[in-house]
Amino acid sequence: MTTSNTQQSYDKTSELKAFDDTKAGVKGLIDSGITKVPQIFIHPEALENKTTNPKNTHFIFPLIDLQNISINNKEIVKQIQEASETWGFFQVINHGIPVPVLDEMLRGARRFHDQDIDVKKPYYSRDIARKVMYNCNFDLFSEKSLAANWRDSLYSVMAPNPATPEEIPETCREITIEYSNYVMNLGYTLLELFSEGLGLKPNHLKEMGCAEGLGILCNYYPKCPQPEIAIGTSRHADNDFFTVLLQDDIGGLQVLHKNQWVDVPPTHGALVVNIGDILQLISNDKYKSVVHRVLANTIGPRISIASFFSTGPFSTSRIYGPIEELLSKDNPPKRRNAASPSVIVIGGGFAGLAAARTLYDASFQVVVLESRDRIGGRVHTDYSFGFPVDLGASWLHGVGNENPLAPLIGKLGLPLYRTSGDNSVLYDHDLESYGLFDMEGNQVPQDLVSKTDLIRKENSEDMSIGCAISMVFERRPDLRLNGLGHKVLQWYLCRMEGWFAADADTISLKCWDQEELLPGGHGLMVRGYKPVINTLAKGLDIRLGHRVTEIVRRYNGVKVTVEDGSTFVADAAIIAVPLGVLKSNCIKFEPRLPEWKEAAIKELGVGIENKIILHFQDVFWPNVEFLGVVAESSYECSYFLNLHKATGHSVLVYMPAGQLARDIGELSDEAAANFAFTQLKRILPNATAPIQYLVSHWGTDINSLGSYSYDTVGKPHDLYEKLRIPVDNLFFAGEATSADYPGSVHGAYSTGLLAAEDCRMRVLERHGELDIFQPAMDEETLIPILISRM
Ligand SMILES: Cc1cc2nc3c(=O)[nH]c(=O)nc-3n(C[C@H](O)[C@H](O)[C@H](O)COP(=O)(O)OP(=O)(O)OC[C@H]3O[C@@H](n4cnc5c(N)ncnc54)[C@H](O)[C@@H]3O)c2cc1C
Ligand SMILES: O=C(O)CCC(=O)C(=O)O
Ligand SMILES: [Fe+2]
Repeated sequence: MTTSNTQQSYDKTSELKAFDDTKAGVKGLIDSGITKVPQIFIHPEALENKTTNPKNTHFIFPLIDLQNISINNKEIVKQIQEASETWGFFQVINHGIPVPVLDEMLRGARRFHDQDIDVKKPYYSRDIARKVMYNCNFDLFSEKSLAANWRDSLYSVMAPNPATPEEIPETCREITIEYSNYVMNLGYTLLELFSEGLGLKPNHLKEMGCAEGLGILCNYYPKCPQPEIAIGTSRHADNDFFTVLLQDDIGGLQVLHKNQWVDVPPTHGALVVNIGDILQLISNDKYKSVVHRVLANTIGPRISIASFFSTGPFSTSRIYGPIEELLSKDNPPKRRNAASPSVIVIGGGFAGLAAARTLYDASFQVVVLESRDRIGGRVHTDYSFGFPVDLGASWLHGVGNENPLAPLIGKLGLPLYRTSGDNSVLYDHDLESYGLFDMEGNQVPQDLVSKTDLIRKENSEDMSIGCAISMVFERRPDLRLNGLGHKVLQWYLCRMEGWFAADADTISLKCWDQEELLPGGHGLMVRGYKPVINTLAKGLDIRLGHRVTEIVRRYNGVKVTVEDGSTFVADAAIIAVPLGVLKSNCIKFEPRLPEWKEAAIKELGVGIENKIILHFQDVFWPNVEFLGVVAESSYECSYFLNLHKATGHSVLVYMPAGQLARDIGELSDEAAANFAFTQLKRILPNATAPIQYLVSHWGTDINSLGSYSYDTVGKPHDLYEKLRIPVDNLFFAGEATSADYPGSVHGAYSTGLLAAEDCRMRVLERHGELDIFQPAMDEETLIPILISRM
């Protein structure tokens, strides 16, 4: 996984940036007439050279003639094998690419770089998702690079998804396409020879995909006023299968052979071939990927064309191991794999952290990008009162071992308080039981609610639950209640609105009671959800303040861009941001998500519920779980959760939902707290004012843009599943992707586990490496959850 973040000192960074902003590269410096190499190019490796640059060595760089390859096959295979094992480098002649094509390729590259800066500027980029880009030092801002290299480059992806002809600069378009076709054919030939050299069938390496990706890099090394302090290309080995290099007659390329830098002699018409890291790895270190460099020179420009054969644009993160057939007791694997698979998790809420934890435990490289300066998302425990209170989720819905969170909560020994509908003013949290009473014991007529079921059966068209109740009244005016009965019904609707975070006239009749509830009732997390979140997050690489703005998916990798422009690359990404965020389109997908996915994002509802948490000096209210306020309409009804009963702290939590929550959201925190207090005074006129308050803003906070998802009228319930289904190497998690338990913490958590497993299977299956990466997870021991009653 790579990031383009930089930690360099301010001066160097700003100097680099100023240089980069010119987009004119090293050539721009030379054109401006500089006579000294700027500081950013003064390279420690060049300074070392003074003493360690033996020009004349007795080594003879291998030159292999590919003429009559079918007749001389054995001899050629032998030469290639020897060179690959000892030098990792060799030159080939009679390779099948006509010399005029080579010459024109060199001229084409030069034509591009020689152009006016204004023509080249549009190509200047480091966006690895681009198929064609020109820049000076692809790693200019990398912490690892000691100094900048004295060269400019133009890079074009030619396979597997090549740049379109229009994308390739006109000055070198035709020849780049022609040359790359020739090089690809030569690549196939070389792979046969490499395979045979390893004792494999001729098509073995090709079938492994070693020529799947081809990138062509046109290097331009301007003349350098002080070549003794700068370097053309600093020492490196190529991170690919192999490279075919075409160089002009200036020279400067050196290979580290037997600890000495040996010149690769420019030979007109010849091509240099070198083994890359991945071929070394899969050949179990038989072939060598050798370090090489290019010196800066007083003459120039020097042109070279490097053709990299790789797995495609994301070669570094793909996993390869030594070829089975090469292994034996005497030749065990030297290394297991190039790099463990990598994943970027976007969103550090329950879903994202569950996914990250699972993949981390399965030996993936994981980075979590979280936009806020805290983790947890819609789980947010605040400690400013001196004790924990949850501004987001606070219940565990389903207190029992069937709850996927049970092992974790049990292991942490966290106490829960089960809200169960004691003699509260208004009672049961569970909408499935209608045991809702007012102070006088009046009950919501069961009859009325069951009638809406009849309406549902009779009507194939969906409607809102609010509408269905009106229809019941039209048919059975006798059920229409007045006075307190009516108000209790409104309160019942108000509670339902809280459950769905939406108004009764937008909740789907078809779906409102279809949700599967886990057994065990509803337990309040007495010490808040934070300890659970912290446990999930332990040891993970979480980048706070990283708001993702773009997700690019390609054939075998993803690139994720964050607001400040830094980018992250991995095999796959898990998108665990809230539905509200996806709806707002503030994350750009490239290519766009498929239509069915976009439609699901659009159609599934996201509602609002907020909390206004009031901390009082003393407890002056009855010792019940909920204090309900009944009124003429559900909008005016409300309820307070009495945290004193569960936690012993003198706190009431007011929870408006739907339109009411939206309207309150317009108020200042102080006005919102006053509003809640006014509601309280309706039932407890002698209430004393709170000493502290907290107000949540889930609907307007750009990190959530809603509280949780719900079924809107007329929309199929399978939208949750559609939201979950992966798109290529993008996996989706979060409460809104849970068909079984939407809108809940345990729902979010399970989707995280599911996405992680899908991702693991896909990434590993793709590379046929399932046996290598087995998760290192130990069986969770089931520890029962502690239930307390205060
Ligand atoms: C007021 C309220 C009360 C609730 N009560 C309960 C309850 O009692 N019990 C229950 O089970 N559930 C409850 N829920 C629902 C529960 O909180 C959620 O279902 C669950 O927390 C969602 O987890 P998630 O991981 O899907 O999303 P989130 O927790 O929202 O995580 C998504 C993360 O993505 C981050 N993010 C957003 N945009 C970006 C971006 N561009 N780049 C990077 N990161 C980004 C966010 O900051 C966030 O951290 C409640 C929710 C609310 C709002
Ligand atoms: O320019 C050269 O001769 C070599 C360039 C090189 O090694 C590379 O780009 O990887
Ligand atoms: Fe190289």
